[in-house]
Amino acid sequence: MSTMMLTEQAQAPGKVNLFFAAGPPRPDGYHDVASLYCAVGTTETVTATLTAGTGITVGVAAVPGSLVAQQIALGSFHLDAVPTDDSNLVVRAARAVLGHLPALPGGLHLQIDKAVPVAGGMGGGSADAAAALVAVNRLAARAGGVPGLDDDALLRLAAGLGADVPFALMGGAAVGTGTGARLRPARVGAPLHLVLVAAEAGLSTPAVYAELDRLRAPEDVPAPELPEGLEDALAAGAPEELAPLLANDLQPAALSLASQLAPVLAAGAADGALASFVSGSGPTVAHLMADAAAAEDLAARLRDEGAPALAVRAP
Ligand SMILES: C[C@@](CO)(OP(=O)(O)O)[C@H](O)COP(=O)(O)OP(=O)(O)OC[C@H]1O[C@@H](n2ccc(N)nc2=O)[C@H](O)[C@@H]1O
Ligand SMILES: Nc1ncnc2c1ncn2[C@@H]1O[C@H](COP(=O)(O)OP(=O)(O)O)[C@@H](O)[C@H]1O
Repeated sequence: MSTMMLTEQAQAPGKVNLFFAAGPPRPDGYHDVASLYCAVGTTETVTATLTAGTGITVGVAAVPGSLVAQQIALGSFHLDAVPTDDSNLVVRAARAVLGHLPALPGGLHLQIDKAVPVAGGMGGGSADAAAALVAVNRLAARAGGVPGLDDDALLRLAAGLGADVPFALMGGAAVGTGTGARLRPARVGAPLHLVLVAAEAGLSTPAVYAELDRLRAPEDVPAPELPEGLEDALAAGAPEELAPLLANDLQPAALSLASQLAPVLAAGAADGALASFVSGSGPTVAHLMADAAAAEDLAARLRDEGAPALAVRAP
């Protein structure tokens, strides 16, 4: 009997944090946060395929035209930087799902189509983990002839993989509290138009949090909360009302570690950016634009100047 090719594919979005406040360091090394997550129109795809072998293998390719593909073309990034061993979040996600379902009748290959810059503050690894949870759940359910895990069970597994993984599973826009994994959906009146600018080198998330702690005395740090009017501005679909309320506690820390981001942030103003901010722990910079045409214009100008840049809708 020929073995039927069993394969399942899932997508999950990268994100920006339209607002991000972090409290003082907790005893467990994490920080309580108040985050307004927004998915962006640049998505990771994970394809899970049953193989004749044993164990889990990982492959990575760049999505044509994506920020990752632009970084590779400019020579500032190589796909070798993505681990393909057990430290890849897709492997951890697959093992988490498979622990709850009948054993696969073979090995598993996980192919990642990467669009989101690595170590960019856009939650690319988290998106891969979320997509792998979904794809492997469907594959193992089909192979085992069982229903598979429900959405709540996948969300619980997601929270065990990283603070940003539950949001990557959910998408859209959401307020994240606790470590960022406790989510409440946020209303979006109209999609935002962003220009994303990737950096030459990534920033490590724990290093940026550590720099934040170094820059602030713990007793001066207020409990993290969203500013008044922020969610209303997003729900109203009014980017000009949203712009003055955007803020990111991690931005000064990212700038302290990567001072070359200052001119990248400043570059949007000349082309009418309503606001420019570092996404999460950086170093990706996002410019909030009034409309799609303004976003396409700025992205084209930045690409002409040699920067990896992409106009996207969010969410
Ligand atoms: C900063 C943010 C903003 O959304 O995203 P990125 O910029 O990395 O995309 C997140 O807080 C990152 O989330 P994620 O990357 O999933 O974090 P995890 O893997 O859970 O944790 C990595 C490390 O980040 C630090 N960490 C993370 C979350 C949090 N609330 N407090 C922390 O201090 C800890 O040092 C932790 O060991
Ligand atoms: N699937 C994955 N894609 C990218 N990085 C991964 C993945 N799995 C594990 N990693 C590790 O996690 C680090 C940061 O992950 P990533 O999600 O790209 O950045 P960020 O946390 O800034 O959004 C990478 O430098 C890499 O070593």
